[in-house]
Amino acid sequence: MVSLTDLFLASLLVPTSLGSALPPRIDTIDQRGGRVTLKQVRNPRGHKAFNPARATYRTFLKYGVPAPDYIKKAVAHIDEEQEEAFARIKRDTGSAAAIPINEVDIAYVTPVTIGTPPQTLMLDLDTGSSDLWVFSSLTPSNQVRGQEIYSPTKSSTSKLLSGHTWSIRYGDGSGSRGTVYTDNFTIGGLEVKSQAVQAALEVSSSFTQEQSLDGLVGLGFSALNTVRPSSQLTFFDNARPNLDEEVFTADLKYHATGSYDFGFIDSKKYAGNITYTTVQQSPGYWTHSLSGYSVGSGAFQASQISGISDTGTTLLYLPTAIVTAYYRQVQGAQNSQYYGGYVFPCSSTLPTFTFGIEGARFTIPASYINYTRISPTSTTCYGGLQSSSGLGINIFGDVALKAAFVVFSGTNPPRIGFAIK
Ligand SMILES: CSc1ccc(CNCCO)cc1
Repeated sequence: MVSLTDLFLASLLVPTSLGSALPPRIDTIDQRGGRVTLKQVRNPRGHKAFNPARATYRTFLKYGVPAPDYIKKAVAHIDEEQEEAFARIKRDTGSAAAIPINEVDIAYVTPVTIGTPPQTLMLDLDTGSSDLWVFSSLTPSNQVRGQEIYSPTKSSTSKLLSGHTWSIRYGDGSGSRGTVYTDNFTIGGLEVKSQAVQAALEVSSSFTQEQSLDGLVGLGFSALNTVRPSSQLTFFDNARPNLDEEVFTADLKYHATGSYDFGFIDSKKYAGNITYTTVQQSPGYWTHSLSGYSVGSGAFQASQISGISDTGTTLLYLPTAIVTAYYRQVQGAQNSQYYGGYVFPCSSTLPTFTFGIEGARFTIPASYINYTRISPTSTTCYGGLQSSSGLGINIFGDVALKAAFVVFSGTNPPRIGFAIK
């Protein structure tokens, strides 16, 4: 005798056009009143949830045999386990704009939200450091000039990380220091709850002068974080366990808005293949080697050049020998003590600069290296390629990175990938 329940269940089990429609999941089967509770299971990324016990159940019904109780319970058991499994499948991703803050791409900022209700700030995503710090309600007003600030007291989800402080000094001499909160933090729809947000109590003048930059999101390795007594994790390290893929990508553009993606690699943003090379994550930068370089149409000079890919540094800094070889091709170029680097007549024709990643080649257009006039009325221009001799490290900054689509891969071991775009 087929009970009402069975008939009702059968009507639910008849295979629908499965296409995108997810099979209904029977949440509970109540023998008493034949009552069933239905719940649509949202399987991440459209996984088909095949439940073998449900197939067996269907067979009983098909031949008019009342399904034994254990089969009905098995349907629910398997649904339950599938839902738990799908819940564990990573499925977070995020995507946000990288907007140049001035007409020469001195830095790029990305909208982020902090707290409840969300406070929107424009932060510089910086793979060359690992502190997430913001202008805040605690920053002295004479050091704030137009920046948006984070006010932890206006957020119902902010928590003071009591007794913790931070202080950072960057390669260009700028710096900031302050105290630490945790709060909800999102970039491009990707949320990290209780992200360490370092609120500035003091910022250096160069930050005060950058009115469009409200702080930084360090995307270097967490080992570089300056919070003490216990260092904090970066946004990427916090988000990684939930990301579809443990990657973030940078698509910086010349005099235009690009993007940062988290958790996926957008094949529409590059052409050909991504060439990966290994990353040394100690002491905490995205440290890797170039396989060599060429100037203009000159022959490629194979040589391992170790340095850091740093989205938070504007220019490209390479060994003096390479830089002098480049500017030797530029009419009127000189290494000026007065201007603090290689300058040339703005009317000079510049060659391209090509760098290698393993066997791949990436060419930086001359326009990227004709970086900026010394002053609006000057006929002297400052180069986007400069010597790294004073820095003690080669820095593949935005002038190089914006010539490629770059994948920062948090796999073990970490690696970095470059593709033409
Ligand atoms: C004053 S604008 C500014 C932006 C970013 C930084 C940090 N980047 C250097 C190492 O990644 C410093 C200053």
